[in-house]
Amino acid sequence: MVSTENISCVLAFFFDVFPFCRNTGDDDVSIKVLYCGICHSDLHTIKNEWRNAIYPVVAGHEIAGVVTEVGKNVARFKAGDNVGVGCMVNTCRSCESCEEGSENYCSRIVFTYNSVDRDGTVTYGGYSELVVVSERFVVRFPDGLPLDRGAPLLCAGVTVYAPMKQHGLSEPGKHVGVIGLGGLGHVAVKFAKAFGMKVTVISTSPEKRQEAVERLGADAFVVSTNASDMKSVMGTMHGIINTACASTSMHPYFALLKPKGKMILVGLPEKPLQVSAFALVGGGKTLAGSCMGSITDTQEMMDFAAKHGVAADVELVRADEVNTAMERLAKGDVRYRFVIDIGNTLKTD
Ligand SMILES: NC(=O)C1=CN([C@@H]2O[C@H](COP(=O)(O)OP(=O)(O)OC[C@H]3O[C@@H](n4cnc5c(N)ncnc54)[C@H](OP(=O)(O)O)[C@@H]3O)[C@@H](O)[C@H]2O)C=CC1
Ligand SMILES: O=C/C=C/c1ccc(O)c(O)c1
Ligand SMILES: [Zn+2]
Ligand SMILES: [Zn+2]
Repeated sequence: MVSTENISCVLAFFFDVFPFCRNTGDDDVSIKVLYCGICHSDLHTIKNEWRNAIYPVVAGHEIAGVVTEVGKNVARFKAGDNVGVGCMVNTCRSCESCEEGSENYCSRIVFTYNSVDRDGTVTYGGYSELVVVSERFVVRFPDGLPLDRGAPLLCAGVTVYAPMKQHGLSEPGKHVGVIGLGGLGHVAVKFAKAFGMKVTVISTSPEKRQEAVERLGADAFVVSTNASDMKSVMGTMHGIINTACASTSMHPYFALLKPKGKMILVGLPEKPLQVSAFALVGGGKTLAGSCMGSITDTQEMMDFAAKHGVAADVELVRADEVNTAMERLAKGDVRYRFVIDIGNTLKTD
């Protein structure tokens, strides 16, 4: 349980006192933050569940805003453009992963917040009025994608879109399961339907059944603790995107995969998962992990979302409501992403 007292997250509104970002460098884009989504990773980090917090943490890596200034080498953006920033703001730019355009797997990746940049400074995220980011980690907001409902796509969206494309789980007619109907899970359902797939939600929350089917367009909904629900979809799925933020036994989930089916882990629970070798080996099944997406994946996903009308279902909150939002997120009480309305509520005069 998280309480307001023990959340060591700060909103960077005392900007004049503490320098949370650099001046605009030659390759940089300065961005006035308008909206920032609240990812469960923000909560894991500020509660130090991953044991890596560098306090004070300014979280936020689902950043949507408008360009205010660009450095002299910046060619792709100009003041006034609508842009987004996701989970990373720097990489080594020369390793094999960087060279092949998989910079999200660079071993020297610099995350948008709670990370040490190449110049030794700590990074601070989008719960802030302003961010300054190297041009190559900035994406364009396509026309028609609203900034508030588009912001969560910059982490949640690409984190599910990229592995679905990579693992052949974007082909019409295939059946994909989505474990966990939260921020990541609900956009996974939307992307899967946009790809023309059959989608089954696998949830711990029976009360989400109606909205999953009627509002989000899922073809089926099963409760993971209900044996007859689980039996009804056993052996039917080509793949599963596992977005659960807490640890469980994986055994019942593997049984839902067809032979040679793939379980893609994107959720990052604090505690280790329990996996039985027999559950994987017998059916020749694959257990894989996936981390965010590349910048190319992110721009492709944003453009796909605009074209197909995919956007997050959001609850907008004011900057001064962020602690309440965090407490509600910890309880699973959100449909389906909190987004902080930074532009209207975090003003300095
Ligand atoms: N790999 C990556 O690159 C990324 C990883 N993440 C990680 O993904 C996870 C999900 O993030 P996000 O979608 O923002 O989180 P949310 O809190 O919005 O959603 C997580 C969902 O997990 C389900 N869940 C909760 N407890 C359990 C449990 N004990 N067993 C099974 N399912 C459970 C719930 O869905 P339901 O009620 O339907 O069961 C819940 O809504 C987090 O761990 C986050 O850190 C996030 C972004 C990128
Ligand atoms: O919300 C996105 C978090 C991604 C992430 C992936 C891997 C890792 O080690 C992290 O600290 C964060
Ligand atoms: Zn995230
Ligand atoms: Zn690299």
